[in-house]
Amino acid sequence: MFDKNKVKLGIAPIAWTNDDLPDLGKENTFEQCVSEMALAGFTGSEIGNKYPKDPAVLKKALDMRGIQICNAWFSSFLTTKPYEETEKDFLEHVQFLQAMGAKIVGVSEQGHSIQGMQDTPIFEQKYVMIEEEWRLLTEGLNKLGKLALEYGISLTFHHHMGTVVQNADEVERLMQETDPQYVSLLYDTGHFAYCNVNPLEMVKKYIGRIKHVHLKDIRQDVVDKVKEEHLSFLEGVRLGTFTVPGDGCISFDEIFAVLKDHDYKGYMLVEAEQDPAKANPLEYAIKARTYIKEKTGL
Ligand SMILES: O=C1C[C@@H](O)[C@H](O)[C@@H](O)C1=O
Ligand SMILES: [Co+2]
Repeated sequence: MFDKNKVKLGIAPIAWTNDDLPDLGKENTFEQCVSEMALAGFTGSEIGNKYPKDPAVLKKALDMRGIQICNAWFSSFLTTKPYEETEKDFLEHVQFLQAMGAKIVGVSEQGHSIQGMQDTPIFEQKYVMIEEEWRLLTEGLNKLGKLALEYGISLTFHHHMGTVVQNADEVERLMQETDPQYVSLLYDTGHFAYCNVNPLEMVKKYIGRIKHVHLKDIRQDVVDKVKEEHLSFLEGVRLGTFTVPGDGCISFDEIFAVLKDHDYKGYMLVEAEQDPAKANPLEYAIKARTYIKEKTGL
């Protein structure tokens, strides 16, 4: 059994209001989103585009519902912009997270990323870094991670489809060339499965570096369609690439077993962006919560 004092469950607002495709869920309010998270039985959340920017206002709304911010996505541009520009934005971001009581920041390198490009085929046009870019990325992450620790926050790196760190070899190199003191892994089951990397192998390999987990499932038939029809990441999201754990093709039993056996501490956060008009967010949140309880006892 997982220890309930060490492992907490969260859910991302992206199922209610999608930051990457703002028309998805534009009718859903912040209040509805956080109330439904609580109603479904989650106690953690990340940040969405409709969340109040003022930490005091946000905290009051979340406290009333028993919800805590556990992480927020940060886009770094270490490979394409001067380090100082990323550092300035990062500092503001970690200060906000500190004010919210979060302990994790999730960084994704967006230099050269195609994840947000509406018409760029996700399986064909991913950028591959040259040596100098690897140096800029890994050195920059070590510096940002050291800085985050001054605010009591651990930097976790989010591997992601369409970014410079997507495939297994890229994650491996990033882990090898960053300092474990300063850089950990944000393990996202869905993004590994999407690029045909076995999420079970990855959790076994990196369990010592994982400090945040995104529980994301994929619909294999949609991923196949994205590949065959040369679609973009966002076109895939609209078609239903992602869903909640237990509703797609990833087998979570052994993944949960590895996390439990290695005494994982931190959040496991359901993150399943899909069209809320087709997949009711509360219904899917309850579905996810029920599945996690059944599989983990949490
Ligand atoms: O962590 C994430 C944040 C989203 O904005 C992103 O596109 C999604 O797929 C993800 O894994
Ligand atoms: Co994720």
